[in-house]
Amino acid sequence: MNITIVGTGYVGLVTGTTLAELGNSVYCVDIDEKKVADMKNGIVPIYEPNLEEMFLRNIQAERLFFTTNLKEALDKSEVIYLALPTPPGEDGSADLSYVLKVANDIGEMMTEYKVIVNKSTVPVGTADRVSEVISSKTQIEFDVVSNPEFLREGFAVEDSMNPARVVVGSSSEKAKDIMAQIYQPFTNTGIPIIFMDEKSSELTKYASNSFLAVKITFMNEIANYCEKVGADVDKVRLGMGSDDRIGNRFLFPGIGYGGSCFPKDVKALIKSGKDEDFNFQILEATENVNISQKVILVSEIEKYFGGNLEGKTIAVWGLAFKANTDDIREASSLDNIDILLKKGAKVIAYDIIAEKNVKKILGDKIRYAKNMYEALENADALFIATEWPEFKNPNFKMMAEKMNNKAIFDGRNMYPLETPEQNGFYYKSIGRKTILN
Ligand SMILES: NC(=O)C1=CN([C@@H]2O[C@H](COP(=O)(O)OP(=O)(O)OC[C@H]3O[C@@H](n4cnc5c(N)ncnc54)[C@H](O)[C@@H]3O)[C@@H](O)[C@H]2O)C=CC1
Ligand SMILES: O=C(O)[C@H]1O[C@H](OP(=O)(O)OP(=O)(O)OC[C@H]2O[C@@H](n3ccc(=O)[nH]c3=O)[C@H](O)[C@@H]2O)[C@H](O)[C@@H](O)[C@@H]1O
Repeated sequence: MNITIVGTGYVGLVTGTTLAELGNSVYCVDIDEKKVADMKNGIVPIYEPNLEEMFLRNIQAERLFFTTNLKEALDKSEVIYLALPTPPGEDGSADLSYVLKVANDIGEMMTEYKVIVNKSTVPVGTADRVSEVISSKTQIEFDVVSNPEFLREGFAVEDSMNPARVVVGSSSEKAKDIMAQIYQPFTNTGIPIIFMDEKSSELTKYASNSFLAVKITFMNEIANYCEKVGADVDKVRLGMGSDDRIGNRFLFPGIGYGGSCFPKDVKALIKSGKDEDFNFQILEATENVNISQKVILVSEIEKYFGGNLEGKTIAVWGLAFKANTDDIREASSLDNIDILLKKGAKVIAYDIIAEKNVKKILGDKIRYAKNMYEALENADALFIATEWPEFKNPNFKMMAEKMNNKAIFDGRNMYPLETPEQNGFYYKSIGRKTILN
């Protein structure tokens, strides 16, 4: 099938590449000229494991194309996916301006039947709004389908090629048949395609992300309580997670959830509720707990230094909002660095993948190390913000030699307590005993 993808960010580019890998001809459209020029030259504009190989293979096979010209792509395709940003507006609601603008353009440009598939995360009722915008511009028949995306950054290719499920919201038999045809390679391997109405599909996305955000936040509160009563959250997590009604995923406590989606989607669902005179009490609590959880360790660092961070050098390992991505949107590292700098500390950070994006925001307000050990030179404390695999089994002896003072504040519970203890480190993690060396 010939398919257009509008927006080539984490979702659009991965979806486009996956659909090309499944044999479709895919035309990716973006307004960012540099990005499109790069992609035409075989450069993947984002860091996403395993994407480059598939991307290059499909360009080579002439199934994956890039353009800034929506009309050109539209004319070649029966199905148009929207993978556009829906950032939070001032009041927390999802900003639909990108989606509605492209809907308007499609209405003006289309010359024959199209299926418009919305992959962006959008509030309930957006399929209707997109339909209204298009109908105001054309008499030609079309259908709008809700097809939310559930991929995780860092595993986007894996999740896209092998999703847990595909949700399709549509009231049109014709559009449903077309969607069933696109996803037939999945049906064949037993991946369920769940058809429903547009509104339920739109809400499924927000409900899923919010549920996961609640699950993480619940564990963060359990972790904080563990510290009060002398329990160990890692043990509690294992004890809970082995009950398959609970499941062992997304139970990892830490320095709060970040990223481009959980924070924005929780906010947007709260706001959508308010618009209907409905209070999502559990989500409001989740959001508040998460805001304080993100910076829970920085006050510990301050306490450790007797309330004065002036002139202290803090090494930060990891800047991305989680491992295996270059994405720093709503990353906890940034909240913590901001406070550290305000309190007069000096920061030297190491994250080879996300550094480029952080430099765009923080520039030379902090220093950047070339490797994890360089960051530790003369540091008064190490703060671990992202669980990159290379931090999992470091050389503690070398760390001790480099650091001015042996203290680790671990926002990701990277080490069994015995390791820093045996190596003579002060070690503060989340929901576990503090090692007081
Ligand atoms: N990032 C993720 O892991 C996931 C994101 N989502 C949702 O998918 C949507 C897209 O998210 P991302 O891919 O992260 O966004 P992104 O910000 O990485 O990419 C969006 C792309 O759209 C382009 N764009 C903006 N206006 C355009 C226009 N008029 N025409 C063509 N291109 C245009 C931008 O230049 C950019 O390349 C959002 O609604 C998000 O909530 C859903 C699941 C996962
Ligand atoms: O809508 C989206 O954009 C996506 O949002 C999340 O994916 P993502 O944000 O890429 O990353 P996650 O792996 O879900 O992690 C989100 C945040 O939660 C944190 N987290 C995750 C799991 C956990 O156990 N504990 C925890 O603190 C991570 O460190 C990270 O800051 C969802 O997992 C995807 O299904 C969804 O498609």
